[in-house]
Amino acid sequence: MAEGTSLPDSASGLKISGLTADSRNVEPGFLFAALKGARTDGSLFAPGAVEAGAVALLCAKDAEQQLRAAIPENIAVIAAEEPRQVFAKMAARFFGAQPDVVVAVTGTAGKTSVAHFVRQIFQSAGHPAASLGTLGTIKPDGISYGGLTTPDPVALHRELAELEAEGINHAALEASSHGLDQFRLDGVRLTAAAFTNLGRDHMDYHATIEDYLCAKLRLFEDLLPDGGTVVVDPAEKYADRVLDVAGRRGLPAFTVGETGRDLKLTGIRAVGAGQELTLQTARGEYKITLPLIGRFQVSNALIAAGLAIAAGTDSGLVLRSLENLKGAPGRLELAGRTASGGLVFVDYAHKPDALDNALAALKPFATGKLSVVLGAGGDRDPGKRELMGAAASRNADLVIVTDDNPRSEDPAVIRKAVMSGAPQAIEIGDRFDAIAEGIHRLNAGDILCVAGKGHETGQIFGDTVIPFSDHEAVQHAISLEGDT
Ligand SMILES: CC(=O)N[C@H]1[C@@H](OP(=O)(O)OP(=O)(O)OC[C@H]2O[C@@H](n3ccc(=O)[nH]c3=O)[C@H](O)[C@@H]2O)O[C@H](CO)[C@@H](O)[C@@H]1O[C@H](C)C(=O)N[C@@H](C)C(=O)N[C@H](CCC(=O)O)C(=O)O
Ligand SMILES: Nc1ncnc2c1ncn2[C@@H]1O[C@H](COP(=O)(O)OP(=O)(O)OP(=O)(O)O)[C@@H](O)[C@H]1O
Ligand SMILES: N[C@H](CCC[C@H](N)C(=O)O)C(=O)O
Ligand SMILES: [Mg+2]
Repeated sequence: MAEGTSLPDSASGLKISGLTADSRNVEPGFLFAALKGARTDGSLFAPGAVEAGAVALLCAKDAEQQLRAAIPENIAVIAAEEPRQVFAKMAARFFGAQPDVVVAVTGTAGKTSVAHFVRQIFQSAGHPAASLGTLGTIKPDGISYGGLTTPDPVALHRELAELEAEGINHAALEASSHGLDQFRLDGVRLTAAAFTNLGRDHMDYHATIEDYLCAKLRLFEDLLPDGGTVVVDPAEKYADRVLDVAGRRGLPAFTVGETGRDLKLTGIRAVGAGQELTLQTARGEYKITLPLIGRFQVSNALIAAGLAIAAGTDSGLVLRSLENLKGAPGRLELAGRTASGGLVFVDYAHKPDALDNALAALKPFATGKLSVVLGAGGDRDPGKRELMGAAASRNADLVIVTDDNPRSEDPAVIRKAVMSGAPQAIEIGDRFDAIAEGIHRLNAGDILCVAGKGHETGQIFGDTVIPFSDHEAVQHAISLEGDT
């Protein structure tokens, strides 16, 4: 068994027909993991799980006594210091098979893009491949949407086993900080792991930036096995912390970017809607035309190339495949052109840094004005709202503040917080009306960026998801312009 997948002695010899951390999914013969969560404590559901047929329970050491008292004596109880980690390792053992090559990427921004690129690179090198993350699972025959960026361990390990059974021998995973912190990826056998960057995000979940960084560092400290390669751009803030881990553990590092050693970027030149990159490699100099705009897509493409090379794909094939990369849906994606000659892009920027980067990427293409429609999510870090407004007003000539998944919050309160960073902004709560107004104001050479929702297909109010797609809204608003 691979390093990092050992289980407590009490778990050996246990025969179970399935496992779950949700009592509502228990079937006869299952192991139920009674985990303390953010909202409730799984132990409360242990008696119900036993009634539904659970034959074994996993719990935290400090919950063991109370749990044993609440259930019949014949039920096996495994108590662990880190029950979530043990649960993930059990899921890995239970489902068993995984694609031969699995790589993972963490970072505040760029995970989806990198995973999307790595999948395309593997495919074009002839390896059937999948990516798993915010967009769901994407494989050669289609896409299935999962809900979380990093699925829970049971869903993840089931999926990996299914991929292997389908002959998909290469996979790229997005490792979210929640996923790492909650041990969702433990037990995945990784060949290489990458770090993109670290900016402000999820400060509602992580107490400090250091805490957030430490969650990300788990990928390199705990999950990447000995011999696994660390891929990083040393010029990124906090990359030194990732490289420290690699150094301490004696892991090989593959470095990219301007100060990188393995894929050294020595030039970028804008060519149409693409960028010509000059790269120095162990095999000499390459000139590659990346068919994507935005400096950050260069970073993402180099990290993706690094992961694929570190995973054993021929570097010549990898670098040539960069010329055919397609951006992930909703990441700086051209969503429409108006009759007046304006361009509309949809981008998933929902964090201050991402807005800065997305707008900076579009600016050179706007011979006229640059405008942006944005909101901020409800039930998410309120501290980022004003900063997002400020990033928008710093970069754009016109800012329209609207709603983006208010969830349980009052949308007007969220908009007000965003407006506090962008006092000159126009406020239009209804997202379609906001997009239509942005489009209406476009003249020749202008660019509108519709930010925050990217690939999403719904607007969340309370517990209700109302179908909404920025792409469709853009197309519809453009068609209405034609009618006037
Ligand atoms: C805050 C958070 O991350 N929560 C995740 C966590 O839930 P939890 O354990 O805290 O749940 P809880 O509701 O307190 O319940 C505790 C336990 O009781 C169990 N329970 C509960 C009710 C019941 O009737 N029976 C029962 O057994 C639950 O299954 C759970 O095991 O573990 C669950 C299983 O892995 C996750 O589904 C859940 O994600 C929630 C839904 C979520 O919204 N997560 C988001 C914030 C998230 O993880 N996002 C990241 C990052 C995205 C990004 O990078 O931007 C992602 O990877 O998607
Ligand atoms: N390397 C990067 N550096 C800075 N910003 C980036 C980078 N890559 C992408 N972005 C910005 O972040 C947005 C989200 O990108 P992407 O979906 O690839 O990241 P992610 O890490 O998967 O995000 P999430 O955690 O929300 O799923 C993009 O639409 C773009 O605005
Ligand atoms: N994974 C991110 C996505 C945010 C997307 C944005 N549209 C929002 O709802 O805030 C989150 O759940 O925080
Ligand atoms: Mg993502």
